[in-house]
Amino acid sequence: MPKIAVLPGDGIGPEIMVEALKVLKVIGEQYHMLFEVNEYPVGGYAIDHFGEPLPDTTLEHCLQSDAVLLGAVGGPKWDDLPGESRPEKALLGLRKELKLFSNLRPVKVYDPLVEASTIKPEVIQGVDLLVIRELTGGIYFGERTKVMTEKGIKVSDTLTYTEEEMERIIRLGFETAMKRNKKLASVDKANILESSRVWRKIVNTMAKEYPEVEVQHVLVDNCAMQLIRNPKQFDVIVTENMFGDILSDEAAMLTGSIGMLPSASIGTEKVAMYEPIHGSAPDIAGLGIANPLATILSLAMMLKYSFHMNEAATQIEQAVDHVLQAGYRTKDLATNKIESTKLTGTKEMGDLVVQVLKGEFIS
Ligand SMILES: NC(=O)C1=CN([C@@H]2O[C@H](COP(=O)(O)OP(=O)(O)OC[C@H]3O[C@@H](n4cnc5c(N)ncnc54)[C@H](O)[C@@H]3O)[C@@H](O)[C@H]2O)C=CC1
Ligand SMILES: CC(C)CC(=O)C(=O)O
Ligand SMILES: [Mg+2]
Repeated sequence: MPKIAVLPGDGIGPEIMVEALKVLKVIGEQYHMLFEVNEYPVGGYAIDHFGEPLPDTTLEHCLQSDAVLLGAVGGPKWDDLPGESRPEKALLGLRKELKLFSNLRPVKVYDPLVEASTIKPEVIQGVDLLVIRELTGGIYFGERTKVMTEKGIKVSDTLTYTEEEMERIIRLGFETAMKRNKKLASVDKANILESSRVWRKIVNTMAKEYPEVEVQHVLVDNCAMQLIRNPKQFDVIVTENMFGDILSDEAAMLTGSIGMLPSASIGTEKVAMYEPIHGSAPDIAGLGIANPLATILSLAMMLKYSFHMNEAATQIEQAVDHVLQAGYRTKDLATNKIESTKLTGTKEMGDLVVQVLKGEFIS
């Protein structure tokens, strides 16, 4: 029986997770698949109850599972803790221990959301790109120092990559480009950073193995601008950890909201992790208004990548499209530009997706 470890976490994490699990239950029934689903503590919740953000038992269970579904971690309650004990440390720990070196963040603009966007329809209609972010190296994992000098505090965060770490993510970029539209944008800051210069050299060397792939080097600041100016020029974007983190939050707004973007973190082992790209959204936690679609779509990615249930994954994506087509919007997607918008809460949005999947949807 496939084993799924569920880590709801903090803030809106538990709220959006409930909706994704409702969808998983329906899919399990429809495909006669029995999933073993167990919940484990992580993040701030785990600090409060067990004294650490990533308890050993949580990590052990994740390592023994086929897939992990994570909500989000963190929040103001834990903001004053030192770096090593913060909820976010659990995320980095999971990514490192589960060896999840790649993070796939698909940026797909759903047609029903185009009209309401503040961005011109011709810019965003049909956007379907994939950000491949390196996930276990770079500045988030480098050595940090903080010393007191005569002139005050002096701090450093180190960006380190080995050739091997860069090669494997760049290779994934090329392989993915081959399966899609044979276009790869490699994003770096090679005009300044040594790590980026080596990154770019690896891309150029590897490009010889993939003569069909059209390779474009883009400096990260320019890429941030181009994503808004003309996102359709991109198909697969491959980049290092922090650049990918920032660019994908930016790209999420092309889709209407950060609450729409799912992700899959895949590595060298059997277990993979799936999570929305957003955080715990403390500003709206407990209000029942969070958008659960990024988590529901992360579940769809799990079904596709971990369980090869491509049809079920497509069914979920189509159900999301159907609900949006019918005018339903959580607050982050709602706009007074469209009068027919039907404002829904987190639970209602999950219920609507379930109704479509069950063929019980009445708009
Ligand atoms: N994967 C994770 O667990 C992540 C955790 N974090 C943590 O989350 C906490 C909050 O971070 P922020 O910078 O505020 O980023 P955030 O992504 O949690 O929120 C940014 C803004 O987007 C909105 N938002 C996010 N998800 C939404 C959803 N599903 N539906 C509707 N609106 C949504 C929030 O209300 C907020 O206004 C911090 O402690 C941060 O470290 C941040 C990013 C990722
Ligand atoms: C702890 C951070 C690296 C989380 C984050 O912003 C992300 O992974 O998107
Ligand atoms: Mg982020």
